[in-house]
Amino acid sequence: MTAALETVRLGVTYGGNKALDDVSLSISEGELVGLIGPNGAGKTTFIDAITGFTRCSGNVMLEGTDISGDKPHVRARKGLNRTWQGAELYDELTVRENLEVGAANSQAGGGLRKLLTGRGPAPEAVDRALDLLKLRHLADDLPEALPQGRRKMVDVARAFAAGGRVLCLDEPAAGLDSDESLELGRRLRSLVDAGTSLLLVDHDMGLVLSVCDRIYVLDLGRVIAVGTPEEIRSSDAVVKAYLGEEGTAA
Ligand SMILES: Nc1ncnc2c1ncn2[C@@H]1O[C@H](COP(=O)(O)OP(=O)(O)OP(=O)(O)O)[C@@H](O)[C@H]1O
Repeated sequence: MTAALETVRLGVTYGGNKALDDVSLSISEGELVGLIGPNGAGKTTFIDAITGFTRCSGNVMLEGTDISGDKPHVRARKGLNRTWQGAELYDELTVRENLEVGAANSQAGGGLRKLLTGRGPAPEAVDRALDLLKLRHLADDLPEALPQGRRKMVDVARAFAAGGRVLCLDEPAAGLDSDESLELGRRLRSLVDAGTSLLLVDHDMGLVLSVCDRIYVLDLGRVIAVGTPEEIRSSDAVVKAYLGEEGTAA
């Protein structure tokens, strides 16, 4: 079966430093894949590379099509979307309007269409995102009035509303308490059940180990382990990579 997303020997070099070295990773349709590793392992660089925000060697395949040469907005329109570490919401806009911006940005001529017709993106995409992330009752609120857990949910919903096939989330659980993180995990699972394939980068090991189908572990730009959460938990290479930095694997 064709993978939803596949990278073939991806490499990124920053001024002589190999931030990614021959990283081959695949995400099946409807799979939730985690990408973890110590600080500086290359996780954000990987998302930057596949979404076109940093130059890389190797290939990026989206549902069997090579998108390696495409600009970021073209990749987004083809169905590969992302969130950003520490991303800000538009605090002057309501939750619904934040999602409408996400949905419009993914459509060719989305902004122009709104300008010419006064109509935004298809409301179904926005409504679906509001429902799956359980934000419908907050649609008319301003994000600044929301607790951090809800703000993160709005950020994920904004990327989901873009309607992509593959969504990459860069540390969506940062700043969340354990209850908020658990709730986020449940919502991510409902996005996958709705047909989206997810790549989850996060330092919250509890979240990653409990919600992911498979996990890749990066260290110093290289994949050092791949497997189910159980396999990753008991991997000596993973424990060693984390011990070297933090003194604990979870
Ligand atoms: N724009 C850049 N220019 C130069 N070096 C960079 C750049 N971005 C990242 N790096 C370097 O690439 C390596 C990988 O960084 P990256 O941010 O991808 O790691 P990470 O696993 O996401 O880390 P963290 O968990 O701390 O966010 C690091 O050595 C980092 O210093």
